[in-house]
This record gives sequence, C-alpha cells and structure tokens, in this order.
Amino acid sequence: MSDLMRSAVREVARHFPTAIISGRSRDKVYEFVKLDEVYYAGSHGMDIMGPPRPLKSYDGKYQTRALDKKGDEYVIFQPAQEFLPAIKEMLMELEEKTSRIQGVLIEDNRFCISVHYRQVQEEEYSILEEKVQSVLKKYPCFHLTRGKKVTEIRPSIKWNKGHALEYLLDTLGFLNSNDIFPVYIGDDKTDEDAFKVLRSRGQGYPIIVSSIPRETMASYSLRDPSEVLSFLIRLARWAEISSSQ
Ligand SMILES: O=P(O)(O)OC[C@H]1O[C@H](O[C@H]2O[C@H](CO)[C@@H](O)[C@H](O)[C@H]2O)[C@H](O)[C@@H](O)[C@@H]1O
Repeated sequence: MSDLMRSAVREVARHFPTAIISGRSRDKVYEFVKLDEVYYAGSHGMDIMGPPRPLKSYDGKYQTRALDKKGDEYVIFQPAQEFLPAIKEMLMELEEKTSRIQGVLIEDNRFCISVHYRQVQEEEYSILEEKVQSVLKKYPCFHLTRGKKVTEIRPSIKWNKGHALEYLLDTLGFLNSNDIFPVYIGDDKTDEDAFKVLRSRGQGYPIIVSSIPRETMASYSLRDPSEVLSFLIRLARWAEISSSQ
C-alpha cells in the first residue's frame, strides 16, 4: 500500500469505523496496511479481528478475546478453526505434488490456499489442475473457487466476505440500524458477496473498482486505485468539515 493510500485510509478511519476484508491472510494484510486504526478480516472473512461487543448471533466457540498493543480489547472470530490441521496437510501435499511444475506459487492464506498459475506455461495448466484435484479429492470438506490466474481451496462452510461484512456491522452495533451508510469498495470477484449484502439491506454504497464495465452487484464504480484514493481523501475531508460545523 502506498503511503498516500495509507494516510487516506487512516484519515477515513479517524471518522468512521473502517475494516479491510481480504482473501489474503490477516497477518499479511496487516503487513501491507500497517494501520492500527482499522479492523482486519483475512482469508475471505474467515479470520476477523473485530470490536469486542457481546454477540448473540454467532457461535462463541469461534471467538477469542485478546488485547491490542494499547491494551484495548478486541475479538478474533475464526469460523473455520477446525479446518486448520487439514489445511496444513494440504499445503504440504500441494507443494510436493506441484514442485515439478515451473512457475506455480502456493500461497498460504491461513484458512484458505491460493494456487497461483500466472507464471505457469499454458501447456502445463491441465497437469496442475489434475494435481490440485488429486489433493482436493482426499479432503471432501473443501472446495475450489477460481480467480484471475489463481485457484483457491476453501473450507466448505457458509462464510464469505458478505458474512464478514455482516459480522462487522453486527459487532459495531449497526446490524439493525437503518440510519447508517456502509461503504464497501472492492475489485475482486469475491467482493460481490459483500456488494450483495449492501444491496439486500438497501443501504449504503457498494462500489466496484474496475476500468471496464463488468457484471456486478455494486451500484457505483471507481475506475482504478487513484480514483479510490481521491474518493477516500474527499470522504475524510467531508467528515472533517461536517464535524467542525
Ligand atoms: O481479497 P483481495 O484482497 O482482493 O485479494 C484477492 C487475491 O489477491 C491476491 O491475488 C491477486 O494478486 C496476485 C498478484 O499479487 C494475482 O496474481 C492474482 O490474480 C490476484 O487475484 C492474493 O494472492 C490472493 O490470495 C487473494 O485471494
């Protein structure tokens, strides 16, 4: 993340509760963003570091209370906890089975695994697919999803970025509020689940980042990261001016 973007996100987070929801592992996202002012949800929302409100609607066994550097309490919510041992096994098997295919990158995203094949020769795609399927066959509680030159292995639980958004709204005390305007910005196919949540609430701004027209559940669009940056700067400025009036 650029320093400019980081400072814009920090400014937005000074005025509004802000969270970053990503397919990458939560630790990795924190390493990119390096802001203590925002909440983080990694592994497509299967690893959430959120506010410490008591929750009625979620299983307490997936929640762990912890303290941040400043001694403030937060809650880690990990609804796919029991899949971790199998994920570790799969990672090893995938590394081993794909080691002869040049260009493959197996990414450990903690509660899911990404198999990147951007650098793989096209004629090797089918061999890679075969290897991935042969590992997956042994783990019936997992399924594959497809992205841009990446295949992801995920636990088969009903949980995605949309659920993570609802969870965060809930823990922030906004789940049943009708006078809030959540803004969700995303460029990935997996962000569609979160756009859908805002659509069905009939509330807020689902914003897709894309330079070309795309089929989407988002209602608004920004063309690229530079437009996202301008949007965030304006949002923070508007909040600053409104709060000083
Ligand atoms: O949920 P996001 O934060 O939008 O993350 C989605 C995926 O991002 C990463 O993959 C993307 O970047 C790769 C290059 O760094 C590119 O090859 C791939 O096509 C992109 O999807 C990340 O590596 C994945 O694990 C995330 O799921």
